[in-house]
Amino acid sequence: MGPSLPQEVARIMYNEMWHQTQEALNSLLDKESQKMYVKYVQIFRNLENVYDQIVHPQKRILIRKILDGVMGRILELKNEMVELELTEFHYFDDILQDLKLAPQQLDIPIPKYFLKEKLEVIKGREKILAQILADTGLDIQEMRLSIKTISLEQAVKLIQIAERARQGRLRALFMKQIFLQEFRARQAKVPGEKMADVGAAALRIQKVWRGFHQSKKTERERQEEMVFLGMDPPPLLNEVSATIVQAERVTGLRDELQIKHEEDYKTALDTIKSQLQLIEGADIKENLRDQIRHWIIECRNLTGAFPEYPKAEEGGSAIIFSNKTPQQVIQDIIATQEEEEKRRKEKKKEKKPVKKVKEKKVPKEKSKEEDEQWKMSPSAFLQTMEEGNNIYKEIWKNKDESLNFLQNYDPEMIKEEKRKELESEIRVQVDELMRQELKNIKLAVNREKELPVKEGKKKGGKNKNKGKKGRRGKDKDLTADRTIESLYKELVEEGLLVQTLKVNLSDYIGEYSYLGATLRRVSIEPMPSLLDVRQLIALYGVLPLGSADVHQNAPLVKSLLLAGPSGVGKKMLVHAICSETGANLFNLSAENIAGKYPGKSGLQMMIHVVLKVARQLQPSVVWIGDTEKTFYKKVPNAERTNEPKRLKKHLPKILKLLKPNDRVLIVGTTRRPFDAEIQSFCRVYQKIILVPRPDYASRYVLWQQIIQRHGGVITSALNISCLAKVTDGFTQGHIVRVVRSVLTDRRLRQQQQKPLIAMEFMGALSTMDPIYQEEEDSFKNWYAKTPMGKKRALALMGGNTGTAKDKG
Ligand SMILES: Nc1ncnc2c1ncn2[C@@H]1O[C@H](COP(=O)(O)OP(=O)(O)OP(=O)(O)O)[C@@H](O)[C@H]1O
Repeated sequence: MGPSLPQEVARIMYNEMWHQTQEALNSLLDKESQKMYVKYVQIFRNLENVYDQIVHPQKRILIRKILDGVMGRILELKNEMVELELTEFHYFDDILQDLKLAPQQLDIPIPKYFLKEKLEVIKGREKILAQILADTGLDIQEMRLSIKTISLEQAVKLIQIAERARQGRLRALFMKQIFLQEFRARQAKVPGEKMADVGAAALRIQKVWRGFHQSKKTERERQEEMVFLGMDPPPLLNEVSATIVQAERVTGLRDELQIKHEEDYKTALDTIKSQLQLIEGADIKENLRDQIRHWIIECRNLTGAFPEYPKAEEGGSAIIFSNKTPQQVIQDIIATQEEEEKRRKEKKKEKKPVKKVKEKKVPKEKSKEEDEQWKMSPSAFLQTMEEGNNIYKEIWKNKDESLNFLQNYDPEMIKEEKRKELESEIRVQVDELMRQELKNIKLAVNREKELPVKEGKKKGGKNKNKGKKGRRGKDKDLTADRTIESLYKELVEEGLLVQTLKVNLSDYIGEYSYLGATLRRVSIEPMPSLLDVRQLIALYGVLPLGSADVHQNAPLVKSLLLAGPSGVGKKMLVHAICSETGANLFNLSAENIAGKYPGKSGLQMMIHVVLKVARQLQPSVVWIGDTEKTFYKKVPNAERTNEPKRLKKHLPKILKLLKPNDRVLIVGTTRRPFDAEIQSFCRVYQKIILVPRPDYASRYVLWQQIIQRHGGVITSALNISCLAKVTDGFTQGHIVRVVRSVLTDRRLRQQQQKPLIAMEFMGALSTMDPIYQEEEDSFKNWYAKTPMGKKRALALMGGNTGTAKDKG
């Protein structure tokens, strides 16, 4: 099975791409500059691509490590920028110009491994979910909502109407034919005029034909000219080119190859180890024994006494051979033990003063001079990336791979790794033996007796630790006796765990803002575009939920609030986070939990079960729709029975319970944030993202793509620009509804003869209410009252965003 040419090209290409990306990363690590974020994103995009396509299993392990590092670093940088500029949105148009990049090149990609690696788990879970829903009949209820049921009589009537209409049409056709037959017969009876001049007839036919022909030709030429001028899209714009199809095929093949190589690698790990054990095991054992014996004798020669054998907990004989004399080793051990004890004692004392020092520092940093020396917080990822980069430089950069055409694993590397592993395993065995041997020698030579007292002491120490662990586990497990499957089922049956819609983040259509930084320079706060919002969702939601490493070490975002008018895609974004990361979706909206798990203990149980399932089957998203209801300033009478504020007190506790290794994100969505009590609201939601209504550019692409997604064909007859212009104030939800109502099956079939025009959509639009400027302003005003909004306003008044961080 020889590899094909495209495969070979792909192999070279991705290897080349990796090398280039690593070089870029290398130069970045050397010098962190202002454009760092942009450059990291570039590197992230390339590395993600490389990781997805490289098939060499060992390279992939390294790339994965670096990829996670880069992702985490990007989140750290974003966090720094947010703290520095006091806004969630950052615009890079000027940097893009400098670096000659297109805005698309700044899109945060979503690593495909998030889903690829969990495909089977996700599919299995989906199946179980569907099964439970089917068993409980919940999905049927949903179906019923979408399909209107009618009574038998109505159905019979409908069929009768349709049948009579069909018969009527048939009869009409029949009558027409009879009429035409009679008409022709009557005509044939009147000769004379009919026998006209053949020449004149030919002329007439020619005239009509030529006219028709020319008009067609002119129309064609006109279209060509429009395409030439760039006013119309070329006819094959939406066609997928053969090259792309080929590239996709190769990608698919590489995916398969990747899996195969991965499996080969895993089996090789075992086989190579057992081979090594067979071939080299005995040698290693002998060598170790010789070494240790040598050491024992040497020690005796030097000090006159036999050494103490290092204990297994201290690393056994491994610590002897780190280029130190045995006495040094023993002294070191004693010294480190003492140090540790000291540290433990000091830690408790230190904790409080540290906070004070920090607090004192803040006011000092206010001055501008110091502000210029602002430095980034230490990074948890730089080290990972540097380590990865060093391994790359040591092993891969100059590796000759001309013989590894198929990019299989490198057995030598596995051997090296496994040899070390084997050695440490054998060392444990040898240690046991040698400990005994030393004892025997000592007995024989010195007639000394072992003192068992020390061991006794150690054991006492261990017990203390155990006691501590017991005390730490404070959380009571209310459902210790139940399996996670049964809890899962219960949540699905209660409607708290819901099915996610299959939407990708890339389905969230919109345009970039091209003038953000330019506007900010002249002190105008630009409205964020839809894609800026999408970017934030990728950064705060998808990346941390997708990668455990990133979640654990990057600035932690436990809760996210999406605030915006109705129909701007808040729910869609929540579902997109879930589908991109394979997360479970819990619905804790006030309406959804009303009447469920009643009472205080019930509520506690609900929270416990939700959190338990969410953590164990992580990643998970806990969605609270219309979340302002949980924080109502005043509960409206109509909603009193629902107890919308049930969760309010518990949310901060839930947030506290979530630790960095719990990949659980709380997402609230709200249409009316102003109804909520702002303080407790903002305390719960760490990040607040205002989702704007679409601007002209976004509306343009929205119309275009939503029409196409619903099967519509865009022709020059359809004036999209006009649609985008007149729909100022309407949201994506409106556009989707209008397009759905216009593009019926019947209308779609008619498109060939009757292309779509803008006017058709106007009728449906006229029945909808747009978002008025006042509503948008109220969102902005509300945002200005949130902690971040306030800080930014303060900073802007000071005229310098740089000082803002210190003021806050
Ligand atoms: N950027 C977008 N691209 C494509 N479709 C979108 C976009 N934004 C929203 N939609 C679509 O618009 C419709 C309404 O979106 P969604 O229900 O998510 O809005 P919402 O903000 O949650 O509304 P509400 O506040 O009224 O519940 C959905 O069908 C969604 O798929």
